Amino acid sequence: MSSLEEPLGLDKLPSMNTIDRIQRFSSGACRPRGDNLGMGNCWIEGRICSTSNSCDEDNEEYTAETFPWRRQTRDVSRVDSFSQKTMTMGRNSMKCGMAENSFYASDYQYSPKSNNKNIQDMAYKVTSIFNLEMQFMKGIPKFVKIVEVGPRDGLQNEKNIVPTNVKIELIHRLASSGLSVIEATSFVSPKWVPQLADAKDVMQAVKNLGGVRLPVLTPNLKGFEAAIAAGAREVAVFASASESFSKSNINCNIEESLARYRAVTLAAKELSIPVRGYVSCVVGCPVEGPISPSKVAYVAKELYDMGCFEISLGDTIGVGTPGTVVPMLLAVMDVVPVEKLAVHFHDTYGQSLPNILVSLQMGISAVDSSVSGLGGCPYAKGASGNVATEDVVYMLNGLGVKTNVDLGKLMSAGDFIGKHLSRPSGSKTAVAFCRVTADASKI
Ligand SMILES: CC(C)(COP(=O)([O-])OP(=O)([O-])OC[C@H]1O[C@@H](n2cnc3c(N)ncnc32)[C@H](O)[C@@H]1OP(=O)([O-])[O-])[C@@H](O)C(=O)NCCC(=O)NCCSC(=O)C[C@@](C)(O)CC(=O)[O-]
Repeated sequence: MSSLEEPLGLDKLPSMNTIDRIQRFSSGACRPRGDNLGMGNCWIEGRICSTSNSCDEDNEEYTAETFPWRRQTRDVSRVDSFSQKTMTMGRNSMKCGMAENSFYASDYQYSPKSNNKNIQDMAYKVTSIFNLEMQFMKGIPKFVKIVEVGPRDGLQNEKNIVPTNVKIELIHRLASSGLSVIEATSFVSPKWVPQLADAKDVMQAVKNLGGVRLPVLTPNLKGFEAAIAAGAREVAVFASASESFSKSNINCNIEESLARYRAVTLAAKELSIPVRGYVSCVVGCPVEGPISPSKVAYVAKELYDMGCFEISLGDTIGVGTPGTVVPMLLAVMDVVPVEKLAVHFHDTYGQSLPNILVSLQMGISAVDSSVSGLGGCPYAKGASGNVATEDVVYMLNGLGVKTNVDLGKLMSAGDFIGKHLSRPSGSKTAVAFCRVTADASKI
């Protein structure tokens, strides 16, 4: 057992509120069911379990023996253990509904020493907490597909040309972390995006990577044909909900772009190539300011109607908050089925995770993100990188949502590209894990 895994002294324990929050949002998925946790364990446990996505209900390899210190630190009162059981049930118990809750309530009632009034109050409180948790988790999917956009959206804005072999290695490392969709590059004009001028070489090198889909951006038929010739088997078209951004990004207005994309989707259909559709500036535009949800819904529906299998809604400049994202999503969900939607947030104001959370609560189960939070659009000045994939995976692990991504391997891919760019990670999770390791070495 490393020093990191040893039990904390009670004097070092964080406050109950802190524990409560950490329990509920950091490693709920990793906790073996039915185990009565002592305070302090969860904090340690979160660091151990959440590096892997194997902590799911179908893979209960974490037995009491795996965490022997639990037995030593468990010193909570019956009441605490009662409420903790309920608090830590997470998604697993959602399926059991109130039955599981009432099991605990009746379990408690049968204790001969209990006072009935207290029991009733306690049962009422627990039921209320349980109902709140039910409401909170309602709509959150069991599995989220992560679309890794680091090699494309992440790198396209880099001033210094990243060597082709580094891009290829990055894609390999991302794939080995379990990511099933990795946007590999763009077949756009090299005059517009010089960083991705090696699209053909990158695609040819990774096209046979097993078990992973590798979509590429194609702004027109020319790009589509080049992508197919290089071995792409999935493409993405990218329209905007803002006229000004459409003009600066792809040099045409929204209607012209939709006409181009109809030609691309038609050609793709003939070859049975799936096409993903992006709508950018879904909340705000660097030139026009706020964008109305109805404009976003219009472009999303056009892309959907022309045959895009999924529509990714991009907050290109990262100005959205749940307050603006929710009305936008409601407008789009009116015209495109929610299971066909994905969200794509840039983290300029640090709002990506709350935005993703509300999107999940609204039923969306596909999230775009970029390893290490790389990214930014060359035509959206001031916009920062995409939400970091590591942070998304960490949050989803905490919610008990499966992604099939191994956080440790993902962070090592982030480390790899960070070293090449001589830049610290933009992922708070990756930075925190590094710090924990550094602190641990001083213990
Ligand atoms: C769309 C164009 C090509 C129009 O660019 P244009 O200059 O209007 O096009 P053109 O048809 O007049 O052609 C000009 C030159 O480009 C060539 N060309 C034309 N098409 C291609 C092609 N596909 N591949 C390679 N070359 C191409 C064409 O052959 C010609 O070459 P020349 O004769 O001068 O030597 C250009 O504006 C462009 O490439 N734009 C892409 C810009 C870009 O990639 N932006 C970043 C995308 S990120 C984004 O949109 C947001 C997103 C998706 O990430 C979501 C979010 O964050 O919210």
